[in-house]
Amino acid sequence: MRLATPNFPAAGGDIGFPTVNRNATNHATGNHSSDEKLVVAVRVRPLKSDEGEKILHILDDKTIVLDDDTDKKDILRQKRTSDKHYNFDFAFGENSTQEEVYDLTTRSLVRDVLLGYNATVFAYGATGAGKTHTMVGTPSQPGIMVRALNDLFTSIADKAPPHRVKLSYLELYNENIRDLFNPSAGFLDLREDTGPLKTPTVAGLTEIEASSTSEVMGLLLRGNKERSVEPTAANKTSSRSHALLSVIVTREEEDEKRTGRLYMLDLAGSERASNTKNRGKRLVEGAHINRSLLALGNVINALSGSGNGSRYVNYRDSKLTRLLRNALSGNCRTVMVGHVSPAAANRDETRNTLLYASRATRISHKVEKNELEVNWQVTQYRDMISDLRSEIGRLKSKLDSERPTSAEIRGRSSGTPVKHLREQIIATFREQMKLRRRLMDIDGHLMSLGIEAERQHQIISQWEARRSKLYTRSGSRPNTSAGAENGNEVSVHEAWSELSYIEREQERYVALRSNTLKELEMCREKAVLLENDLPEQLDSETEREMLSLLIRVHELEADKMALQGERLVETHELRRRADMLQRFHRQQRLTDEIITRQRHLIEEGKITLPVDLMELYALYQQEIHATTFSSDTAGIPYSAYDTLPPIKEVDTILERRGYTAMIPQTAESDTQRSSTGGSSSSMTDWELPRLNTGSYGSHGPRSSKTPPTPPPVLFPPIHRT
Ligand SMILES: Nc1ncnc2c1ncn2[C@@H]1O[C@H](COP(=O)(O)OP(=O)(O)OP(=O)(O)O)[C@@H](O)[C@H]1O
Repeated sequence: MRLATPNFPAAGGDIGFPTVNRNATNHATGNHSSDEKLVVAVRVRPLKSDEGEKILHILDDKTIVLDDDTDKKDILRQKRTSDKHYNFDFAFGENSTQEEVYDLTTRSLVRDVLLGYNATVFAYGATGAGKTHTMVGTPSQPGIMVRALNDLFTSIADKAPPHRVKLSYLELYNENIRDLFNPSAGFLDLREDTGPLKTPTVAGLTEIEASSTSEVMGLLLRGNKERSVEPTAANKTSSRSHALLSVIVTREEEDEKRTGRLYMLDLAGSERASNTKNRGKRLVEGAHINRSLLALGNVINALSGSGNGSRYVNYRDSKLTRLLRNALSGNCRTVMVGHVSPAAANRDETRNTLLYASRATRISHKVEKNELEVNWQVTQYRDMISDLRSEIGRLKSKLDSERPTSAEIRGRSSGTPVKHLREQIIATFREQMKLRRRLMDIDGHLMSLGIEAERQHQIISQWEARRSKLYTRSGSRPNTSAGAENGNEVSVHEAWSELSYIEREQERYVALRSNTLKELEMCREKAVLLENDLPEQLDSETEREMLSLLIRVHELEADKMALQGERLVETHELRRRADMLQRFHRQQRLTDEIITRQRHLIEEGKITLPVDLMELYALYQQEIHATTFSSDTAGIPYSAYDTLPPIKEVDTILERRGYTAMIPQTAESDTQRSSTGGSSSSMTDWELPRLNTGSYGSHGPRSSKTPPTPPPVLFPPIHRT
């Protein structure tokens, strides 16, 4: 599929670069490489003077250690438990600044939003753990919300064409949505569109256009004053609601509109009744807060693949998860900042937050998004097929109904336009078929767009992974080849532009789909009305034949849809397998590189290897032989393995252990041993032979006449740089 590339301005510049490696392994699903994962940071707030003992330590910029809570005097128990280490994308200590937190978590999201991407950052944690401080902050220490908007306005200032920034601010209090810019509007409804992503919308929510940080500060202060804040035993100004600030950035040119959304969410604190000594109203609030946070936790659990292996993700349990659906399930870059208190008194809440946050590190967007789309499309086909089948049933029952008597036929008004009615019915059925076909085309197109979007995501994620290796936490830039970097940046800008175009196309097709569905519904209603007139009109064989034909057409349509649905599932499965293969190839390349480098170290350090490791190396060699055989048969040359040095000692060990049959011995291999100098009588059985770091190319490419004989080699060649 060829997609036009709109000409977007270069990203980066004043917005900086992402520093998170999104290419982490998703242990839960077994997916590796470029899955776009939720970025998880955890911030520890400063210990207050009256809080006593501290139970948290920052080990490094990614690890938090929770002190063991066992009785230090109980030696037996001490042995059984140990301090817990929790790993995140970023760990911020008590002395971390607002700027540091913003820079590493949200700064790059602002750039994404300007390129037409959606992004979400949300603060999670127990009451009084510092969420509002991070998200909103104070006038002297502004938080993420203000900094993000400031960056946004700075970046778009004087840019042509001009950008429009619209804000909305809502709170979710006791499962009710209130407009923080217009609280008098009362409770607002949450709706979901009919598209595959079920995008949530809040009916009647005020959107205010803003153009400067000071204007936004005023709006935010006004909005925050409207938030439901109450003193609790754990926090004097505890936010009792979840607050969501949505920023919509639009750039419009003649024939092109680009929209990016940034969602910033300050969640209400989770709390234990015993800690906050809540009664009455506070208890009800607490129950609602905990319910929605529990729902969020369940969603996080399900998305991370923990629990009993089920992949069903239930967003419907609370408005919070419904609102965050897209942020968590894909189509959005998401950052979660967990907050914890270092005080011993908050140990349980802290442990819970750390557990949730570390589970969240396993969430992968891409997988969920794919499954969502395919499942949704298959459900759509199923619905259409069941519609068709019920229509077939109805038509058949009419066909089976009694023919009218001659007297009835004679008694009909002579003006009944039988012919006209028949034509109308046929026209309506034709229209329905046309609309159903259009729907299938749209679905096919949406699927292709999805595949293309994934490809672009991969390009971007791989670039980001490379980038994160190049940038240190402080953002200092190492010396790299400027040319190569620029080249990469050009392709990543193209990928962003392409992605932005794809997303607009997706929006357009989803709207088209929804209109087509409406048209189809109207057409079906019209057909039913016409059919209702049929029984008394069916007095001739011709009309009965017409009805039989219509039934047949419906049956064929239903069969076609069923086939289409099956094809969709198969295509998806093939794509999934192709993805997996690609991942395995990448892993294999990495493994080979690791082994090669380790071998350098072993040989340079003259390290003697244990038997079991030698055996593993030998098994690895067998795998390479197998690959060489099968690749030869498949016509794919594995020339790299043709030039490997021999390992005589490994053969000896294998023989002794009864693996002799596994290594083919050939005259060619013997020649190779002597020519590469791999055999060394001075070595013990457990030593690896010295590597010949010179040229191994003495074999040359295999003659096409020579049968594929694998050389008895162990490792890929080592090219020293
Ligand atoms: N990183 C920090 N540096 C300085 N003070 C902080 C920090 N984090 C939190 N605090 C202070 O701790 C107190 C509680 O923080 P905050 O109100 O942000 O917690 P919260 O998690 O939003 O609580 P709740 O869920 O009850 O609203 C506030 O007085 C805040 O100023």
